[in-house]
Amino acid sequence: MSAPNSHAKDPLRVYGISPLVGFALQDPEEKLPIEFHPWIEILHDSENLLKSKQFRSRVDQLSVLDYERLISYKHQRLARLVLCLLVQGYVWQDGDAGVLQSIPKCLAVPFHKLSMKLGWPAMITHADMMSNYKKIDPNCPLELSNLKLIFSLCGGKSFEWFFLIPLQMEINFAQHILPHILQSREAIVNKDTKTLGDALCKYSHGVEMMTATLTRMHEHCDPREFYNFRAFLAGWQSNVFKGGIIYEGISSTPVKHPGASAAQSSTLHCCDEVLGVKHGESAWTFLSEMRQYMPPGHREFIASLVKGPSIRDFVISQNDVGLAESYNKALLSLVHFRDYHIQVVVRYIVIPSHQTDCKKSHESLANVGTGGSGVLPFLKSVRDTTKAHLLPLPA
Ligand code: HEM
Repeated sequence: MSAPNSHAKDPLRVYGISPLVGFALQDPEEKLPIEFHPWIEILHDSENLLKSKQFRSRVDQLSVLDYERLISYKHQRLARLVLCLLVQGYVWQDGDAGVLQSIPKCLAVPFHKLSMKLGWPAMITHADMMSNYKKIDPNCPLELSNLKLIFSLCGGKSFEWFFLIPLQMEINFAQHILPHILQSREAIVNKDTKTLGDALCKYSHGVEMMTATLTRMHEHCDPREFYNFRAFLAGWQSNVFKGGIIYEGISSTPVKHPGASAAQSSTLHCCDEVLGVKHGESAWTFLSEMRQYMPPGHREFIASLVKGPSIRDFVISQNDVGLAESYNKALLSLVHFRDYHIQVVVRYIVIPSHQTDCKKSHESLANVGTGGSGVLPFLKSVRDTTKAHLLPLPA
């Protein structure tokens, strides 16, 4: 299914992108019709149910609910979010040792069928987590201090903050990068180097804002707590699964999916494509797989950037020092983001993985990201390839 509410005159709406929150879902629905309350009741008590190891038994009491009654796009998105969280809690309740090889019919059938309608796999993804928010005060602005999660699978401030920071970064992208991406493409068509140079400088400012938001992760997300709850975001690719997981009632063949990762955020994919950054083969294999876990409209928008006029080629063709400097500034803002992001990964994954008091019940995740990548070599290669795109300044 393509993005909802297509409108040919609005270049963003066609792709299901919001000028306010970008690739996050604008004004997500918070409530499902009453017949879906058995799902919601489990999520409202999820923190206790996981601690007491009763999450699974509660899910096992569910029947297959009539997902076809969910007609509106936002209800379907909310149901997808609810099902993602129920599935993650169900599969990972007992860590690696107690992992299950199949998802029960009561979750698998509605999850799979709704995902088919919406157009991306029945698996928890970054986009789902970007539909899990509401304003604390509806009359106050949409900003970090006024946001909270609709559902918190594991409970606690760290879990909430871990998802609110990327949400604020989506907002930064929508308001401070996206308009300049659109403007820069138009500038190329008009061969307007002045506007392009300005747009590239504003783009770099926007990326710096995203990085500044990322530096706030440590304010309320504790690395040890993160290390313990990240297992609930994992997928079905590690060797604790016998070739993947079975979606009961859909197929008896196991399916493999990566877990939720911000590598699935369309923001950085756009930032790369706009500057013509091409990653090495192995990084690209991973990143292109991550695109399969984005809503279809977002994937299409990224593809439109690839097909559109190349900023990099245009800048090279102009032989203009000022323009090349603006391009390099934009590129360096991405390198800076990736440098800082590596520090975050060291702090939140590498160091806790060596601490004895961090949970050892999810060893399958010890050296990999939730998206399944081999963490540091991958992230360094992506950063270094970005840097390698710096242009020599014309004489
Ligand atoms: C505690 C916070 C974070 C941790 C521990 C973390 C960890 C990781 C890891 C392990 C990867 C490798 C891919 C995988 O297997 O999942 C990754 C990739 C990535 N992450 Fe994060 N991440 C964090 C926050 C964020 C945030 C808030 C963003 C914002 C969009 C982000 C953006 C990315 C991107 C774009 C990639 C793909 C590599 C790239 O393009 O540079 N991460 N992250």
